[in-house]
Amino acid sequence: MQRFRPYFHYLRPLRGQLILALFCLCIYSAASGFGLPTMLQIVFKPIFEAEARNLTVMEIAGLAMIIPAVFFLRGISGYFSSYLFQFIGTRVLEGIRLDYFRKLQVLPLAELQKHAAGDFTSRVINDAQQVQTVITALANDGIKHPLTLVAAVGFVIYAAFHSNVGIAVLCLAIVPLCVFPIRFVARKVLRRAHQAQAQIGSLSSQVTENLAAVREVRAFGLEERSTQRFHATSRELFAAQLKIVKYAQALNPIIEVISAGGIALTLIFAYESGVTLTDLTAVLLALYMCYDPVKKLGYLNTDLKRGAAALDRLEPVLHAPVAIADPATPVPITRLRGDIAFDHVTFAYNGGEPALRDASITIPAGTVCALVGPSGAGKTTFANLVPRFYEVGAGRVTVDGHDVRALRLADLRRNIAIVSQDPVLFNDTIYNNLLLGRPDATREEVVAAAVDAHADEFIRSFSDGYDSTVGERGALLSGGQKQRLALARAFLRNAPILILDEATSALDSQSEQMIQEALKKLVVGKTVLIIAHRFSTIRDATMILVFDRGEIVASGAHAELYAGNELYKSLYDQQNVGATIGNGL
Ligand SMILES: Nc1ncnc2c1ncn2[C@@H]1O[C@H](COP(=O)(O)OP(=O)(O)OP(=O)(O)O)[C@@H](O)[C@H]1O
Repeated sequence: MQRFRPYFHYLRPLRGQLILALFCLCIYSAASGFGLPTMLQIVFKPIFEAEARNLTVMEIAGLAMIIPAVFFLRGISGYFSSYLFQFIGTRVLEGIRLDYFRKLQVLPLAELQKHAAGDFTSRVINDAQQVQTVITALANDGIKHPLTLVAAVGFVIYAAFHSNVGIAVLCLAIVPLCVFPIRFVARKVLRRAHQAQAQIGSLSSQVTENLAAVREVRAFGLEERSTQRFHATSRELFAAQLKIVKYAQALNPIIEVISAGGIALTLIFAYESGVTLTDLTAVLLALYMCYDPVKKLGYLNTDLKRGAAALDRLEPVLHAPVAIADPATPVPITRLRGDIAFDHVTFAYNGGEPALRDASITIPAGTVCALVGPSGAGKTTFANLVPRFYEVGAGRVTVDGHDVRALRLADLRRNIAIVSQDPVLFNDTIYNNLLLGRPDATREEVVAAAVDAHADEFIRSFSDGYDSTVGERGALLSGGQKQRLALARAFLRNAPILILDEATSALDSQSEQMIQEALKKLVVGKTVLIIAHRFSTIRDATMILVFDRGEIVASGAHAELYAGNELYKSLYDQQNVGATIGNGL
């Protein structure tokens, strides 16, 4: 229960519904715990005992109508309280999911990369759903059953004063015995619930991963292997879920046997002390009304444990500190010039070996700077520190002399356009995908950007033109088309800093030529960081940084580096030979 307290604030805007639901619940509980046994006494006593002979048929009918009246009251109040609690629970779920998703948007990339995307999906869908189930159950059953129990105990005490105190003591003495199995089962369920939720996350990430890499799976013939892996995880999930069912379902018979024992003892005691059948029936019904809530509370307790397990999976994200956030008093900027400087910057992913070590370099505005070096040397890491995707461990990164940590993230990133190796397009129209570059752009500006990126022609060749949809991650487009759309987006953004991660995969020569022409136009007047893979790009750069094992080992223009740096010379020669072979020369 304590575990869920921090989430009660989601109930604050739902106060009106909550009060109404509680009101209905009180009526339901009173009608169940006290109303039903009282009804039996009021109706049965005059009919089956001595006075019956003095009653007319109409009077008996009037008495009999009390039964549907009580059930009606109980039914309608029960219906409205359940409906309202479901309403409240669903709203709470919406709130938790929204907060979770919002947090995903600001969580440091390093944090996001710790888990598979599918696992995050599973947490925001399944675990949040589990928490909703518990909060609804907690609000509904957590109040309804204790109230019913209090009303039923009230009736037993009331009956005791009218007939036999011993019966009341007997009835009530057995109820606490039920607590032991409830606690035992809850402990067992918590452990299994943790396992089950984690396995649901794993299943979800396997599906996401499989679909994202569908071509690789088919090309490498991994279908059977993936299916077997999925099957194995499903089996583990099956086992964990079955264990939960095994323990949770045992609760019902255990509590029934205990209550049956209570009923048997009550019967013996009633026989000994000469209690009438009507009184006994009412007490037995009240007794049932005591045990039933205890049983339901037992189930609620197992639900609470499942909910606690789900919270354990949601909270690492919900409570994760937002390490990369806006400063308290950001330096106001509009458009940057584009001077970039790294001042003794060291950075390591998740506390591991530094991926960038003591990097110091100044890149003046308007420089086209190629980043070269062997794979894993730190080029991407270097580029990612400029838009502050990661936080430097030591040193500082500045733009126009401002530490990037002193700027509002939105201001900084508005001044940077990024074109990645495999540009991501959303499953939307081409027009809307381009508009992401600058959401306030006019249609003319969008079209002009597409023309600059040599994309307009192929866009217009589609039957729906700019309103054609591109499929998930742009699946309906070719690699060259996706790249040109990404360039069009960068044209539209017209940011002073441009980060280009050059595609390694070769495109057909026509696409390649169009992209090169577009790029030539795009880089004019901008500070450009190109993670370069082609010798032509490297040669055209005004400045080249050579990376090796996380360090910038040399910088300068092509001719001086080629003459003076062994690593650069060998990298350049390799590229050159590769390109020459690639071109069939
Ligand atoms: N998200 C990450 N989490 C942990 N380590 C990472 C992450 N990204 C990169 N690394 C590690 O940091 C080092 C530098 O990687 P980086 O991607 O910057 O190299 P790169 O020079 O761009 O390589 P490539 O040319 O192959 O893309 C590598 O050792 C890599 O394994």
